[in-house]
Amino acid sequence: MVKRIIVDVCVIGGGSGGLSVASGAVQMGASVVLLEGHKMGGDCLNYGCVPSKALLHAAKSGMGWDDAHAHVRQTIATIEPHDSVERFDGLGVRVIQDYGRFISPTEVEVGDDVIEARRFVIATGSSPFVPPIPGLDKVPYLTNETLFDLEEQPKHLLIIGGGPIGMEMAQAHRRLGSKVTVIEGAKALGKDDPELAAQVLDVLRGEGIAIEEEALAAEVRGKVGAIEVEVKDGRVFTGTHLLVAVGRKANTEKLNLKAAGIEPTRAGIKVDDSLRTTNRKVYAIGDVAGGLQFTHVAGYHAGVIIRSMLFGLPSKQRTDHIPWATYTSPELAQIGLTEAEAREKHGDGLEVARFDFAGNDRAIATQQTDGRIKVMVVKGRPVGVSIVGPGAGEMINLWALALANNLKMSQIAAMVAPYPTMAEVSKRAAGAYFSPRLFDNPWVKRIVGLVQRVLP
Ligand SMILES: Cc1cc2nc3c(=O)[nH]c(=O)nc-3n(C[C@H](O)[C@H](O)[C@H](O)COP(=O)(O)OP(=O)(O)OC[C@H]3O[C@@H](n4cnc5c(N)ncnc54)[C@H](O)[C@@H]3O)c2cc1C
Ligand SMILES: NC(=O)c1ccc[n+]([C@@H]2O[C@H](COP(=O)([O-])OP(=O)(O)OC[C@H]3O[C@@H](n4cnc5c(N)ncnc54)[C@H](O)[C@@H]3O)[C@@H](O)[C@H]2O)c1
Repeated sequence: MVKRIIVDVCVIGGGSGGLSVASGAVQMGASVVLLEGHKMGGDCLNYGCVPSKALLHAAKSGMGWDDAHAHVRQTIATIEPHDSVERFDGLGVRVIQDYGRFISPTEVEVGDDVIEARRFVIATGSSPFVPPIPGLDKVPYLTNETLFDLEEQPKHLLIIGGGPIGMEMAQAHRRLGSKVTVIEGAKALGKDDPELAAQVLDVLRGEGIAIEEEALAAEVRGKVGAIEVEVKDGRVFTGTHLLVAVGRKANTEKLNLKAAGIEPTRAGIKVDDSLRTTNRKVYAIGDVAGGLQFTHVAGYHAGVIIRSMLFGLPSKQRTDHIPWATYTSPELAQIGLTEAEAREKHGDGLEVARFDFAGNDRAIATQQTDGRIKVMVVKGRPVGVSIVGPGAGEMINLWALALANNLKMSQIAAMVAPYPTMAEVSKRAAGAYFSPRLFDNPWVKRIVGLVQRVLP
């Protein structure tokens, strides 16, 4: 018999975005049902951020293959309870472990139940995009969903795609002892500042990773243990295993969006600035919303919609203050505009303040001088920051605060940073912005001269 469940909020998908909405909404007094068809915690915990960062750490620490994979499993197991059905039950969320599909603009079917909710949230995430490369369907290949369960160590891992997944996994596997070839159709780490990305790529090449750029995979052949990838210009790369990491595909196929009047796009689901879909009672957040695809973005989206969903207040997303980092060694971090984007948008109004880690005393003392920060400044305010070097992903946090709150460079310069810390480079970049204004300015010299003459 069909059971009808009537709630304030129905969240579809128990990953980074869905769990944040569900826990926030229930703790603020809404009745919440959460549907998760596969693993609680979604991609980030099970196949994404968590295993990839654990594997990178294990590889950097010199662990062997088996220990590294044990560390990955242990890391997931330690974090898992936080995302578990038990925890959410305890918070008062009704968790249903099955896939949901719309049957009307206001109803979702899950198993034998029908859920009627005042608001629905689609947080169904994304899956690895597998491109229609001839031959790919006939060879065994890995994606982020199978890579971390690989029992045997690849002798030679071929990776199609030089984005963050490709480059992080290239370094992890190289450091674990595999040969690695990255086959990238355009430029590796192409969403980042090319000057800073080049430093990462140099280091990775120095560690023995072959990074083939302008190499669009056109055909795949072979069998287990002997796989060939031929690229558009005829070059052929051979390895024992193949990882496909060429971007993501939104998880919408199970949702029956049409029944709810929800319009899809090529990248996912069509949303407005308040993350509402074409059905005003339904929001879409995280990877499925088709914008930047990061866990912290899914979490940010959750906050944006809770405001409008629970309090009826206007609430819009921004994208100009979203940071990201790639956790290779060295790390690469970005927020706001890159230099090229800022130049295109602001022309001569742009000033770029730089500082090299080589000028930082802690970096010298700890032999970590290969790094630099670039701050794109317009009218005294940062509009973008790029950092490469050890800890870049941590250092971008300060600039995330600055860009979120439209702070001025003078406020960064006014900060007193403990000496000697690597993160002083941010303050020094602000200093580099002001020093020509102070030290090369004849007016400053004239005023100081005058004041010195009259001071008692
Ligand atoms: C290898 C890798 C490394 C990454 N590293 C990072 C990183 O370091 N930092 C970072 O910020 N981001 C990283 N990401 C991206 C990050 O994992 C995603 O942006 C994030 O998980 C998106 O969260 P989400 O809630 O939108 O989707 P997900 O976390 O994928 O959750 C969606 C959930 O919905 C469920 N679902 C789907 N359809 C239905 C349905 N019809 N009914 C019920 N349930 C359904 C799925 O089973 C899934 O559990 C990485 C991704 C990968 C692949
Ligand atoms: N550190 C992090 O925050 C982190 C880490 C991993 C993944 N992620 C998230 O996951 C998303 C997906 O990552 P990704 O690396 O799969 O995707 P991506 O879109 O960032 O990079 C894919 C790369 O594959 C290349 N490519 C596409 N088709 C190709 C072909 N036929 N032959 C050769 N190269 C081809 C593209 O030019 C591109 O450089 C990222 O955009 C990011 O949002 C984040």
